[in-house]
Amino acid sequence: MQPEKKLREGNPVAIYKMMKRMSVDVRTFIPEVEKFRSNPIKIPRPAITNDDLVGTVKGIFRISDVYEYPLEDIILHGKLGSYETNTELTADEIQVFYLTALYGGTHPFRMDTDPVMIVDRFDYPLFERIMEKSFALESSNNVLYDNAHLFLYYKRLIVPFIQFGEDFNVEHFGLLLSARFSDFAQITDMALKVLKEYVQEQNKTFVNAFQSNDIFTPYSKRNASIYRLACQGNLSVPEKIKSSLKCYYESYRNPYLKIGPFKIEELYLDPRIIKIHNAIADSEIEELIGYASEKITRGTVFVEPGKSTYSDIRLANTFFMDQNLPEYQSFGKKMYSRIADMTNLVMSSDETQKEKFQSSNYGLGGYYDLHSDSADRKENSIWRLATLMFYLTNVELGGATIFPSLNLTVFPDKGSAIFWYNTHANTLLDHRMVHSGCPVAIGNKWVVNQWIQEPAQMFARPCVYGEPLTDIKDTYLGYWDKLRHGNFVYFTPNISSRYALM
Ligand SMILES: O=C(O)CCC(=O)C(=O)O
Ligand SMILES: [Fe+2]
Repeated sequence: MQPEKKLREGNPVAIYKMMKRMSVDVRTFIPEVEKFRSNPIKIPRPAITNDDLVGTVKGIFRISDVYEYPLEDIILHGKLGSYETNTELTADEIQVFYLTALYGGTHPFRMDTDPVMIVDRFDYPLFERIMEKSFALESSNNVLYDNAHLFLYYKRLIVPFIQFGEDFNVEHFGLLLSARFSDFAQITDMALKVLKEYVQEQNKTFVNAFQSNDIFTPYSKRNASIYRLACQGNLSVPEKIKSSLKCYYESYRNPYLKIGPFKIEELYLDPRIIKIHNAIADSEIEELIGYASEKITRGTVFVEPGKSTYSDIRLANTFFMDQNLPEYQSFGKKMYSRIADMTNLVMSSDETQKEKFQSSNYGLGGYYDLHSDSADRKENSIWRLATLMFYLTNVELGGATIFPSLNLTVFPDKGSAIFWYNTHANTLLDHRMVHSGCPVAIGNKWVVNQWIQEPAQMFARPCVYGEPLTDIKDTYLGYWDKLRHGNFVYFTPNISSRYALM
């Protein structure tokens, strides 16, 4: 048996507790305080929004789903697999968790939704056990059940059932509660009546989970079990490939690198993916995170040329570092020349051919769903020939980068970088390189991406010409052994010939 590990930072249960305190509790508390103030100025509300709270709760659902840690273990016992967080939720926190999930678009009772939708794990018997625990905690805290308190309790627990017109549940949980607190049978009855009126009057609309299926995208939906296995590190590269992978020193005939060659570890051969050890120093990491932390904002995904959007497929904060700005110039220059050495590719000075350094930071449940870094051949589209990605942190639990079509899982290793090509040698998108940053379960993850554009590589990496690879988009899983080779003719690309294959 694995020894139980203690959590140091990035504990999702503790984060949820803090989020709840900073949103629900503080907002309830401020108006109470304001009543007693003589001056009429409003106390500023905290910056934590309902969205933050919903995001935290959804993040915990996502962790539970992807790593297959029972939600009950997480929220009732503070356990994530073999990790013991020692941070149980209180009765009040459990209730708010459940309601946030529900109102945030995650219906905790439905068993008949899409089987992949994670809410099916939050089921009836679980809810009953959560209530039991919730009550046990309340009683052991010697909370006095006055009428107002009981009313609050009922309001929180039963409103959703009334709202969804689930009379059976209203009766069922009403009975359960009054059996436990028989003294309060009368008040229970009264509270229920008042509540029904309250709900009807308010005529509120809550998010319906059936229309809010935004936790998983079609990509990972289709391959949910593979996605989970890959994120858990339970897929492995075929033995045949693994046995021919090597580690070596690389200096690319560069005299400077003879003194300090790169330490390369092969992760995959065809397509080639390498890991470069000691790619960035701790002091540089600190500097980079320092720059990014000041400016970081929610990351977007590419929709079409010139258009990006927020999406639940990418839950991370990002920062593009413009090395033309004086404050980043010296750092940018140093990194650019190292990246050129590492990849043997040209880091163009042409504005239209170079990309800014992109830092991404993932918190609780943060992830980036399956995607390609480049796009299919389209005019004005992005031409990200290759990706170099630095890991700036280790992650306590979760947060791997996965390439499910290659059975490859790469766990973050602070200071290292991984490198791969996004396109075939003929410049068509290589669908085998679809990858994802798995949800962070415990900890905080930072990566930096440098995408390297194709047009600048005319002499560094002449492309090879061949038949377009057809119809591989939707069958990328296990595709690597079906790839067609052959008929390749070398040519030096220019812009017009690039469209010859369309
Ligand atoms: O965070 C990761 O592991 C992957 C990030 C990524 O794929 C991206 O930013 O394009
Ligand atoms: Fe990516």
